[in-house]
Amino acid sequence: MASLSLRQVTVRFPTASEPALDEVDLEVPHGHFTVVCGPERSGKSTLLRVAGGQEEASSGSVWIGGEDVTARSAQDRGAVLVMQHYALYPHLSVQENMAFALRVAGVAETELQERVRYAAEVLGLTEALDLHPDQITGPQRQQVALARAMVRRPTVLLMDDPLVALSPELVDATAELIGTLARHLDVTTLMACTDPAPVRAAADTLWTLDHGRLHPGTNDHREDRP
Ligand SMILES: Nc1ncnc2c1ncn2[C@@H]1O[C@H](COP(=O)(O)OP(=O)(O)OP(=O)(O)O)[C@@H](O)[C@H]1O
Repeated sequence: MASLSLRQVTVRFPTASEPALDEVDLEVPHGHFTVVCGPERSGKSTLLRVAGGQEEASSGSVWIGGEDVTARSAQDRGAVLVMQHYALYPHLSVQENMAFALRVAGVAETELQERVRYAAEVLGLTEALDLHPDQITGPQRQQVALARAMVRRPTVLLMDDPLVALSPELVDATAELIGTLARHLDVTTLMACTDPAPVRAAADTLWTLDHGRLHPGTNDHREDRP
């Protein structure tokens, strides 16, 4: 069981007058889809980066699966961060982009192909597998970035506004898909976004972040879940 907890996390950047995160307490239960929404510069990326180990907290702690991972490197946390400005390898096909991290990790070829095929199927990328990033649309590239994280089967998936580049008709469907994946693949998922509207129905729990302070949102379906 890999819940994610942030306890009293504060991040101060030396050049800033106020903390980017201010005593944040956040609990994402195992397999739940939690969304943190907030305006620009409210601290969303910093929150995800601290959870993933890309940024160090000034104080407080990060827990994954009941273990204190504050001192662990990003690689040793079992969390995968999908950044807002992700980059695909332009010289590799969609399929190879998705498989890249698995090859590096030495995952067996049949297992690798199976994971890529499954992720492509659920994300509607099957037809694009042999194409290169410059041959697919912006929204498709965003889906590939999500698929690339999914195939790694992280215990915790952190996503920085993956809906921002999508067309309006894809936004709701993708938010719903992320929620479904979290529950079906048992991936504890924390996502940041600026607009709460498209995620309200899909998220288990919604929080708002304002000047580095976390406030409860209006979604809490946890009682409905087994
Ligand atoms: N490396 C850094 N050094 C100094 N200040 C930083 C650094 N990273 C973030 N900040 C500051 O911390 C605050 C929160 O930034 P953060 O990027 O976490 O917000 P955000 O909500 O993700 O914004 P956006 O929606 O624009 O990406 C901002 O005031 C930002 O300028």
